[in-house]
Amino acid sequence: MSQSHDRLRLGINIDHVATVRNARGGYFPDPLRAAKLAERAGADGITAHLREDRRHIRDADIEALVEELTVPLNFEMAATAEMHAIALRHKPHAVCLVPEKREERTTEGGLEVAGDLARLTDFIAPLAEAGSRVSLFVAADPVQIEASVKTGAAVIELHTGAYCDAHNEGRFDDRDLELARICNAAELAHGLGLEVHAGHGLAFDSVGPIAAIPEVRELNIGHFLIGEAIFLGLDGAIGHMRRLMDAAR
Ligand SMILES: CC(=O)[C@@H](O)[C@H](O)COP(=O)(O)O
Ligand SMILES: NCC(=O)COP(=O)(O)O
Repeated sequence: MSQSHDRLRLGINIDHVATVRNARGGYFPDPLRAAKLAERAGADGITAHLREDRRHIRDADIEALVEELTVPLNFEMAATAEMHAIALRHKPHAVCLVPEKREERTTEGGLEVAGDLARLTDFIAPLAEAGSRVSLFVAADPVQIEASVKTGAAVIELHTGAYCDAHNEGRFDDRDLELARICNAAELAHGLGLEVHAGHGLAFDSVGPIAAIPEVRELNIGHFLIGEAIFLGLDGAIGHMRRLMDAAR
């Protein structure tokens, strides 16, 4: 991701371009084309999640992105031996470890770091040594954040799904509680020396309070923007999100 220190970075997740492509089992829309357009629209990075079941992003997509991108690639993956080998082969700018369950529709929670500390520490070391910036996708839970520091990961990405769901469902007291949890988690993580990112479910009408959190350095946003691209075009959707993020700082 570009390294300007006060600008909140925007990573564009292109998973769901691949969802549309795979719906017919063909070749378009091409995730790489979307990634290149996102670069031109001002994305500071591209995020892609190679799931174990390859329901959207596929191995060839990752290879093309590694080859062709001019902005950093944030490679999301489960902490498995298969993905470890793929990450070491490609050496992406960043690797984000996320929990996965085949039966889930989308990422349902944060990575269980505290209960898997020794394994994750051993898993992370070779990735960091290979030059990838390792991030852990965690809930806004102090136990998981304090454990994340011990693994050697440089970054945590706070799961904003519960905040977004509460907002979308009109449960505004719950939303405000989730937002407070995220703010406290960002402050704790920053104080512990971790770089703080956030993402999952963010949309035009929910991004503002998250973008306003001073410790947050990067947002990763995908599903909503890919949907909005149907109406605004991908550049239009990214441009509007960028303006909302800048207005919040
Ligand atoms: C970790 C996260 O919140 C997303 O980046 C992840 O990619 C969600 O999985 P799907 O893209 O399969 O919904
Ligand atoms: N890690 C969050 C991400 O990359 C995008 O999540 P979403 O906006 O697709 O829900």
